[in-house]
Amino acid sequence: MSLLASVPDFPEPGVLFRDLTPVLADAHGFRAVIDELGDAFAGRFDAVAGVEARGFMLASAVAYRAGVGVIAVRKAGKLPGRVITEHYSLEYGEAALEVEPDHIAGGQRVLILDDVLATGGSVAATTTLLQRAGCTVTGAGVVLELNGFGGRTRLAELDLHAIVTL
Ligand SMILES: O=P(O)(O)OC[C@H]1O[C@H](OP(=O)(O)OP(=O)(O)O)[C@H](O)[C@@H]1O
Ligand SMILES: Nc1ncnc2[nH]cnc12
Repeated sequence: MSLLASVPDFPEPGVLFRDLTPVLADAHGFRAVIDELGDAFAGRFDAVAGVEARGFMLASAVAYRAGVGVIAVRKAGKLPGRVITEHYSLEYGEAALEVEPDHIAGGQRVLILDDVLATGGSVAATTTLLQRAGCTVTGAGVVLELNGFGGRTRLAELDLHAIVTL
């Protein structure tokens, strides 16, 4: 994890922001995380959902590798069609995520991917959105799990795979 960037006081004072951008920008690092996340859930998903923003990169690559489609779970206000919304809180504030259920095939087994897990709010909101859209959530994969924010406990019902825990 020497490629992990840690940025103090971002996005607000007191937060040590863990930025995985250098991992994704490194050819070997990117391949390694995509392979591990894909292998951890191999054969158990029909689509991959990525949480905006870095989750998009992970979901796209894992979906392409597995030969399945990708679902973009977007921050509120970005999608043009009929949306469903889940509000949640995270380490540094409140947010909302949305999907367009009319563009998601019900009955799919969906793998959720994101870069970082902290409180689990983003993954929990995504799980609820996908279930509301008629999907079954296979589990969630993250590159980095931050201990101490209760995410794993909150997501106890979910098959959760973290490549690195800090
Ligand atoms: O487990 P949680 O407490 O929900 O935190 C994890 C989320 O926080 C970060 O996203 P952020 O909302 O900062 O957006 P970004 O990806 O656009 O930086 C990170 O990328 C995860 O999506
Ligand atoms: N410290 C942190 N670094 C990166 N993403 C986060 N999401 C919530 N807390 C975070």
